[in-house]
Amino acid sequence: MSFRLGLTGSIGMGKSTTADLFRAAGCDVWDADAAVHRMYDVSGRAVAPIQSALPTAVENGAVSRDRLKELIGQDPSVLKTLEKIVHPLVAEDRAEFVSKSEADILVFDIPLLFETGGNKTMDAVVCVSVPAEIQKNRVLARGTMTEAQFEQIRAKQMPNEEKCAQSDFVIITDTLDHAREQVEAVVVTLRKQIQNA
Ligand SMILES: CC(C)(COP(=O)(O)OP(=O)(O)OC[C@H]1O[C@@H](n2cnc3c(N)ncnc32)[C@H](O)[C@@H]1O)[C@@H](O)C(=O)NCCC(=O)NCCS
Ligand SMILES: Nc1ncnc2c1ncn2[C@@H]1O[C@H](COP(=O)(O)OP(=O)(O)OP(=O)(O)O)[C@@H](O)[C@H]1O
Repeated sequence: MSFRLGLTGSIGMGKSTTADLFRAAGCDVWDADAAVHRMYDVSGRAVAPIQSALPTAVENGAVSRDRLKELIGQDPSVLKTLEKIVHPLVAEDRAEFVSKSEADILVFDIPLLFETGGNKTMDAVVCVSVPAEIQKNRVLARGTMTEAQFEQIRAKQMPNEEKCAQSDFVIITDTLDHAREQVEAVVVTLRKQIQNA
């Protein structure tokens, strides 16, 4: 059975970028946000249930993220409604990935790993981190969220320090080269552990 490595961190801390580095090191990667993108797209699994619960969120056969963000801004409980629909579908997608993967290390990029208790299903957890100011600047530089939307999401997440304290490894995502070095060191450590098991 493959080693299951959880990869988490708060919004904009560098999960996707770090996941690419694990991929380059020969790990298979599953990305929870990417799974959500697939299921919001035309013919995706979440379109029909979201259409029933939040009819105005579906436009041209796909779930509109802009519309969702507006609805969440007007009523924060909309995020709970969404999570009830989306999270079971995300779990199905993940099970399909596990059944098809063959690498020695499977990396699960999951923003809400600790918040949903998913850390208990992992053999080890990596948390990515940078100072809060850099995190905020990076997210706002993407131009996909207002500062208020960013703060609303961040407030819902477990604080960064707690996530890091509960993780087996912390990767500082200040530069790409530094992150790559840390990823390679984690992979070497895990491969030694796997061989000695
Ligand atoms: C709120 C939405 C519309 C924002 O879309 P947008 O394209 O702007 O951002 P994106 O999806 O890339 O998310 C950015 C980050 O926000 C954070 N985030 C997203 N959803 C949540 C949530 N329910 N609770 C806390 N943080 C969240 C994560 O850190 C994520 O990486 C979208 O994230 C969404 O539909 N969320 C509900 C589904 C969900 O819970 N996804 C989380 C992974 S399973
Ligand atoms: N090691 C790094 N060095 C420099 N910049 C980085 C590094 N890691 C990430 N970044 C930058 O930070 C921003 C956020 O990174 P990324 O999209 O990987 O974060 P994320 O945690 O997956 O975000 P989200 O939670 O919103 O999905 C991007 O602009 C990315 O280029």
